[in-house]
Amino acid sequence: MPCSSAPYLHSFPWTSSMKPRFHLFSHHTSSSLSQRTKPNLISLPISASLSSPFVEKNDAVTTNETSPSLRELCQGHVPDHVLHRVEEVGYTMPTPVQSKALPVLFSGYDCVIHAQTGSGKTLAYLLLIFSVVNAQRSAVQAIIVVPTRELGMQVTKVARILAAKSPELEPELKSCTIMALLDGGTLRRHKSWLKVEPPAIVIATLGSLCQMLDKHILKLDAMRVLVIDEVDFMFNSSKEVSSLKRLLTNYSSINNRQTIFASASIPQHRRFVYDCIQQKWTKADVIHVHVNPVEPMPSCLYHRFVICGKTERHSTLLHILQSDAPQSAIIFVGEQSEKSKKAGHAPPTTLLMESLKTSHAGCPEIVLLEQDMNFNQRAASLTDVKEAGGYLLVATDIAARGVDLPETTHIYNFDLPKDAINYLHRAGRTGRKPFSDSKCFVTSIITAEERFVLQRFENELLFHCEELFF
Ligand SMILES: Nc1ncnc2c1ncn2[C@@H]1O[C@H](COP(=O)(O)OP(=O)(O)OP(=O)(O)O)[C@@H](O)[C@H]1O
Repeated sequence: MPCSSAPYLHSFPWTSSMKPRFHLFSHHTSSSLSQRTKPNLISLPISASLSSPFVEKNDAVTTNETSPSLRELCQGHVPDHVLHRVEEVGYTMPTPVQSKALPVLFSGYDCVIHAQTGSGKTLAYLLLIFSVVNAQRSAVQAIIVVPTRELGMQVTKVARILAAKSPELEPELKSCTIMALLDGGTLRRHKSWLKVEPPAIVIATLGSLCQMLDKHILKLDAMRVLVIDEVDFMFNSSKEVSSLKRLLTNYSSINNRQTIFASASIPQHRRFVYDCIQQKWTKADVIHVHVNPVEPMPSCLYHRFVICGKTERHSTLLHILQSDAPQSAIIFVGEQSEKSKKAGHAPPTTLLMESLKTSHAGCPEIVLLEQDMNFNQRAASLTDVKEAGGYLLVATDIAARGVDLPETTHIYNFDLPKDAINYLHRAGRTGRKPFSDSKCFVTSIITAEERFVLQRFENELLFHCEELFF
């Protein structure tokens, strides 16, 4: 990997009233933030153009013996028992995005964390949160907003693992309380918990969060960090966007909180950062931490496609599965159209499951995950997958964002995703071991007419797809 010459790429357009800052670490309005240590960084390049995404300087960081360890990066910020847990879990060296984002985050800046899928953005914002919250205080001090229940459960699990304290360590101090406030759960228990003894950290989907805020059950007076994960997805969702804007501007003020946005894909990111400032979603000195801008997908991914006739998709997939014999794979299938539902047709996922179960004897566990399943079934599917020695997960795009199944080595697009961003997120469900360079495969099954669509994705995301012949 090339070594970084500039530690961050910070770029956003400005109007005449918004002068560019060449010294990024200049000042803060919040006194609590100004007390923090400022990193030893100087001026950074700022560009004013609103050009297309993914066409920037590649500023990946090489991790070598001289790079600071995670402990060194976090010392003095993150409580020692959390750092101990971080190491126990096996996180000793920071990933490139953690190396870049953590100094910015610990300095109190609002931040847009923009880095490849599977690059470790979750740990970056969780470490910031652990550096800020006071576990002894009964008040909600950090909120992480996620788009799906599945992602919420995953982030909650990581946060709880890191927060767990061994009883010998300061037994008189309680460990940090973490609540998962997710759509699909029964909120009665959460209401009394929030009223009696509010947790320090809440991981929430927007629907459930706004319900609690509207009823004044959850209060944000003590909130110091607000994270919006998969931010581009949230702003693009007609269901979520108005609640999200209310959360960012009406329910709390930028001056009282540190705001973090995270995603592997922020199309028109300069426009987005500009909007953050204009709309007061973040403070004006927000920093855009952009890792690997010229390579938006992990380099260990190997992209392939197979051309077949419309009616040959099932048999083609079976052929590829027999040839690849993947230990753990995800097969992405398009959502069933309303027209097909009305006509009473079976969903494409069901048809594929049946075909795999009858014809593909190679894989021990074939599991389904789709939007139309109830929340318990969805949770059970993910548990099955995590516990299985190997799996074939048949999923719709509900599994495309954030879901972390690091054992996945193969992705199959049984149907092409609707756009390049979706291709990126589906592909990013593999290649999720930051320090491994073993190859992972993304294979799209397409008709001859769809070749130009895939070519468009290749041009937009700057990757090369090789044809497979059977
Ligand atoms: N410092 C580290 N060392 C080793 N593994 C790490 C480190 N940080 C994170 N990981 C692992 O990397 C994987 C991906 O992390 P994470 O889920 O945070 O990715 P992400 O950047 O949020 O990806 P996406 O954009 O797809 O949501 C996880 O399995 C996590 O355990």
